[in-house]
Amino acid sequence: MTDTPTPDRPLKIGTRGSPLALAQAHETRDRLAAAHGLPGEAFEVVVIRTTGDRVVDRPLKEIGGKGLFTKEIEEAMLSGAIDIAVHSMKDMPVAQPEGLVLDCYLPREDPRDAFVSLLHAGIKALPDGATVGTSSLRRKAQLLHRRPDLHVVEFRGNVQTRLRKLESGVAVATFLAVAGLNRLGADDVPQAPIAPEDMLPAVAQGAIGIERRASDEGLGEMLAAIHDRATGERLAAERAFLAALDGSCETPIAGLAELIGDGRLRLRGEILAHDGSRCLADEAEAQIADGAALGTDMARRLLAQAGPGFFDS
Ligand SMILES: NCc1[nH]cc(CCC(=O)O)c1CC(=O)O
Repeated sequence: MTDTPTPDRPLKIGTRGSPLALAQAHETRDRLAAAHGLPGEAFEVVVIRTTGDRVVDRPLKEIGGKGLFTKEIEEAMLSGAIDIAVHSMKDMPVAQPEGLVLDCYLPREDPRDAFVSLLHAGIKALPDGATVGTSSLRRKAQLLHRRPDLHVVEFRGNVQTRLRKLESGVAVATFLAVAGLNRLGADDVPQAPIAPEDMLPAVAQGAIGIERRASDEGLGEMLAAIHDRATGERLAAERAFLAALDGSCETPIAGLAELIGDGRLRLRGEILAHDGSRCLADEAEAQIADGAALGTDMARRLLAQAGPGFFDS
């Protein structure tokens, strides 16, 4: 589709169906409509069910592999059933399938994790041996690194499901991205944002990306109008770091880049053993244009330090 979308021939925006995914799709629609002076009806939000949505009773790492939340959406784009797709960049593999490009990012939300508990104020306040719920290998390893006494149980499902699990006492605390809570307007959820120094977030946490077919140049121009350059610069460094680590969802990796003025960027990166017994961290700065190289170099340094078998324990 290269023509201007109209209510009769709307631009089809593909998304997962969770409340958070829908909020992100609606934000994308609203930004596109505003940037191009189009009515909201010139866009149609199309919900697509992914493997990750369908299988909710098993840990993500068991269902296996990359793109659990994206494969069906990308297929719909390649077949022409939808025109663009809105993704949480944190869930996106580092490379896109042939024929698709992902180079448009909305302004990034707060990248931090939040400590969420009905009973306790933060990680330090958790009683000895307490049970915490998370399905994130990164959060689990980071938590156990600081508090080896804690127990971690698998916690899948959307925000509402996880809060119900806290209420029923399956765990006394969990973690959620501040960005997701903000986008859902969930200010009633008891949450304490965690400083990146204490829990470095996932690569690309808080960022939304919009994917399209490479052949749709008109669409590329349309999306360029809502692209946030600073977010793109930060993610270039973070995703290069992830790519060089061969990061799949099966390895505990954290990374956060920040623009620090004077055309420079600072990247913090971290890799952990699954059981939290080891944590290797690094921090470095470069010109923004060299962000990707900064990420790649940092990954190589950390891997050399880690040695073989690091991720096995
Ligand atoms: N893996 C699920 C996922 N993907 C993106 C977000 C949050 C929003 C974001 O990071 O943009 C979440 C939930 C969470 O970690 O709390």
